[in-house]
Amino acid sequence: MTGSTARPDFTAHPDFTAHPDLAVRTLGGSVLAASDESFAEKENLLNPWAPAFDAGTFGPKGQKYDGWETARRRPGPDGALGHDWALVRLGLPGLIHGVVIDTAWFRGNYPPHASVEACAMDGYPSPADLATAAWTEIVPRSALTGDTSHAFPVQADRLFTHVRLNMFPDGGIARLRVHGEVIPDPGHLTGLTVDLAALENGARVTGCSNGFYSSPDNMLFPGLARNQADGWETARRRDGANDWAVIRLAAPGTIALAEVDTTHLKFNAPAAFALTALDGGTETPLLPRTPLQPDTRHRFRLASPEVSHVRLDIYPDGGIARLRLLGALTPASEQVLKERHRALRAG
Ligand SMILES: NC(=O)NC(NC(N)=O)C(=O)[O-]
Repeated sequence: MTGSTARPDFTAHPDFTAHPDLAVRTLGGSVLAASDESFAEKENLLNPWAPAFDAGTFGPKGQKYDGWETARRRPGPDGALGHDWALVRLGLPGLIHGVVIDTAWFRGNYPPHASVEACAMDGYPSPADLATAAWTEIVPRSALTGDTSHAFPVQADRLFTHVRLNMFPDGGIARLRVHGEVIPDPGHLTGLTVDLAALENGARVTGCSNGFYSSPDNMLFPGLARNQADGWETARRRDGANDWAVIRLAAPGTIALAEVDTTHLKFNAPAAFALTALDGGTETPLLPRTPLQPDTRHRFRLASPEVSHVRLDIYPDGGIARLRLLGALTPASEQVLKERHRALRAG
């Protein structure tokens, strides 16, 4: 690596939105059910893109919105209005550090109040199963305004798998973001060859030289990148140095195979890359500077020592769609993950 050696730890950032959105569709989040979705579909709540709006686009049900929008409630026989709710399965279970409720573009039809509850249930519960769960209020009933992104920090030292968004009494919400730390189920990792760099296994990018076009965490997302924006892309470097990102692995382990994927990066793939293990002040080369082809999934066998952090250097700049580091957790890591999961699951 050349150039700046500063490595700010993104994961220690006080702004909770620096943590991944555990509910986003591209990490597997799903809106399982909602009280109503007459005007606009509940699934829009978890769209990964910024809410869009095209004024004067009317479908058979009214103005089109890129969000979840319910019908206008009318008092029932008892005079009560009731409220609307949407039930969300997080794509990845985790510790929730904050929630964003974004009423983008909903100006005359936003809900005046909303709240969020969360619960943890093992296995694959149905909406009926979840009705019997022990729900904890993580965002109390709070006032909302129209066309605004509302950030609510959350303090809860417990793992959650599902959230329920309530709006009072009705209206439209463009997006729900649930930011936090992934707490993987150790039963899905121990004794197996796993991707130690996968976000879904608890890995994170803790620092990078440049994230101008897209976040380096994107390299750790599941599946193949859908397009160039779905990976990590830096700005064009003009200083002769090179770009880099540091990945904190799911837990310390040994790496047996690295996949460096430049899919969709056709005119902006790096010319080469290198992988280095970082352990405190010690740097151990894992793969030397190696040429890369554009738009290609490259795989390299390697034999690594026990590793907790890996630096990916790219020369000189460009984009990486995905980085996979397949290997095994150490016995000590397996124990740490099991104990952390047990403690956070118990609440
Ligand atoms: N012009 C509107 O947006 N009206 C309504 N909503 C939609 N989607 O048409 C409403 O009543 O909230």
